[in-house]
Amino acid sequence: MNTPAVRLTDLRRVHRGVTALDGVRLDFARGSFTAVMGPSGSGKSTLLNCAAGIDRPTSGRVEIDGVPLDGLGERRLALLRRERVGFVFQAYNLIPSLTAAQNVALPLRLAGRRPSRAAVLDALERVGLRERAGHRPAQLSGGQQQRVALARALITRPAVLFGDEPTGALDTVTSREVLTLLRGLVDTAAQTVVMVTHDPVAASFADRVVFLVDGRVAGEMAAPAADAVAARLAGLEAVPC
Ligand SMILES: Nc1ncnc2c1ncn2[C@@H]1O[C@H](COP(=O)(O)OP(=O)(O)OP(=O)(O)O)[C@@H](O)[C@H]1O
Repeated sequence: MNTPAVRLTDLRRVHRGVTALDGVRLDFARGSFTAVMGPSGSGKSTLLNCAAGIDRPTSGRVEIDGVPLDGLGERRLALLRRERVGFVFQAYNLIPSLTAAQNVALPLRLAGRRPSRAAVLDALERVGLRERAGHRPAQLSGGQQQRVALARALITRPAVLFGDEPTGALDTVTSREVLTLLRGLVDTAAQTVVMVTHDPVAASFADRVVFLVDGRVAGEMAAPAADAVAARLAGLEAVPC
């Protein structure tokens, strides 16, 4: 019962001679909201991609819901990624010709399932956009498009939702709306969320911040306040060249 949603053990990832992750051990508890921060190039995106099964680590282990990914072949890994992992990016990556409902239904269709209208509307309801089901992306604001992307990531009821700068393209007000929504998913639905961000205010919505430097965990902060996060980050970035 205490199995974390995601467990990373001694994770290393070398990209063509560049060590992006250098022995990361982290647990992401179920129903927790974690922000991952660090200077540019510290390995944040690599960590998220490895944890989500998008990228394979050079060594070490990723477990999602207790299932080790290293033992899975490509087909089973793709399946687990589709069913147990949600991912949102800075770019919403919605298909312009499809309605919000059709975009949300896509992951299940790709998995060979036929999603019920009720399941799609339920996912849109969870992001407050049920009444926009028939709208195409161009008819929606940036924040609404990101919420459709969230609904699409949540339709499979994933063990973990990863966000790589999910509010990076949004203005301050819209960004807070999306972060409040993520916080609500954690608090009311026990969704596990792991989000990379450069923004200390965004990080303050999380339960915990993990700081990366040079591919290693350089520290953590619980119940993070934006000012304290900004100060810690400034310290980490002030590395002599
Ligand atoms: N596909 C790749 N090929 C070669 N090097 C890579 C590749 N992906 C990442 N790297 C390198 O690995 C290191 C970590 O990159 P990563 O993108 O994970 O950092 P990041 O913290 O997300 O950076 P940013 O905040 O700038 O997005 C960097 O030195 C980067 O240049």
